[in-house]
Amino acid sequence: MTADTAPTDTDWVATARTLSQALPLFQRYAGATVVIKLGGHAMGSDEAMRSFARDIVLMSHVGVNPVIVHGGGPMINATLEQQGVVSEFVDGKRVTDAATIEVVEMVLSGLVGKRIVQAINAEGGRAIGISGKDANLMICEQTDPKLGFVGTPVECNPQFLQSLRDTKTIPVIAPIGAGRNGETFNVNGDTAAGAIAAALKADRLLLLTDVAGLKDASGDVVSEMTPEAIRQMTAEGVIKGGMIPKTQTALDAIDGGVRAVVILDGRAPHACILELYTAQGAGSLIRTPR
Ligand SMILES: Nc1ncnc2c1ncn2[C@@H]1O[C@H](COP(=O)(O)OP(=O)(O)O)[C@@H](O)[C@H]1O
Ligand SMILES: CC(=O)N[C@@H](CCC(=O)OP(=O)(O)O)C(=O)O
Repeated sequence: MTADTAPTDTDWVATARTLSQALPLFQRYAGATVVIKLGGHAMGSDEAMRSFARDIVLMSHVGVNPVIVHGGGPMINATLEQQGVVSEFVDGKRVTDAATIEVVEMVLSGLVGKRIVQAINAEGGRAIGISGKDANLMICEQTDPKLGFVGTPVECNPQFLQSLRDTKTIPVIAPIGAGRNGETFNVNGDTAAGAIAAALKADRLLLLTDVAGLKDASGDVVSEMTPEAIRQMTAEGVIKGGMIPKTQTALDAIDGGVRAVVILDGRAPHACILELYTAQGAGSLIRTPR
């Protein structure tokens, strides 16, 4: 480093301050299991994917156990549209007939999952793409006959994820479930992430979406809230649309033993790292008051 480029005292002070804030947070999450749901809308550009991949690799290097569950709704839509099919959604779930489930599995387990795996591996990580079918990770029952092959997870077997953890291999999980009679089920990505996080009793579930967090009636992002506040905001109609299944997932995950859930903007650079390793976090944290 030349004298011209040497940091000034002020830079050092700022760096030291940032590090001193981050160090206890690095310690807090050492050994923690963090389930990250990457939604289709949060994947966007190659740059956003690279930033996400770097965060995941950094987390795994500092002792976090990241488990990724992904969506890919927009990518499924694009492939179905190429075939002249337009999906119908009921309460945020895609009505999935026998032809559609084949496309859903192909797009999620193939295109989307492998894109994430490749992005993480390109940044120096070691990721592996699987779905809820692998090692019976997520067994499902039909949610409602009107929705066709849409599944609700009824049994999760995450034990084999431990052997991936032992070899520092990062699982990238497509939300496809196996039925007990050989069916393939399409599971909402948030629902799948919540079920897997609860089965792992994860320390954090990060739901990456396309808004900065949960907004109150004035449109301001609320940085921390309780399950009770969520129920009230839903009853008042402040939480609506696609945010309803997301917050329901958060409440179910907390009931199932996840310590806290964060809803945050996955398109923002380094959203996961900012959430875990800065004092202010990066989205809306939901947890039961202690
Ligand atoms: N109170 C709220 N706070 C934030 N976003 C909300 C709220 N109520 C509804 N939304 C909507 O929920 C959307 C996120 O849900 P969705 O589009 O299904 O996400 P994803 O595709 O990432 O799963 C936001 O883009 C926003 O339009
Ligand atoms: C049952 C159901 O609706 N499954 C979703 C699965 C993908 C998903 O959840 O993708 P995002 O997270 O990008 O929305 C679907 O078919 O679109």
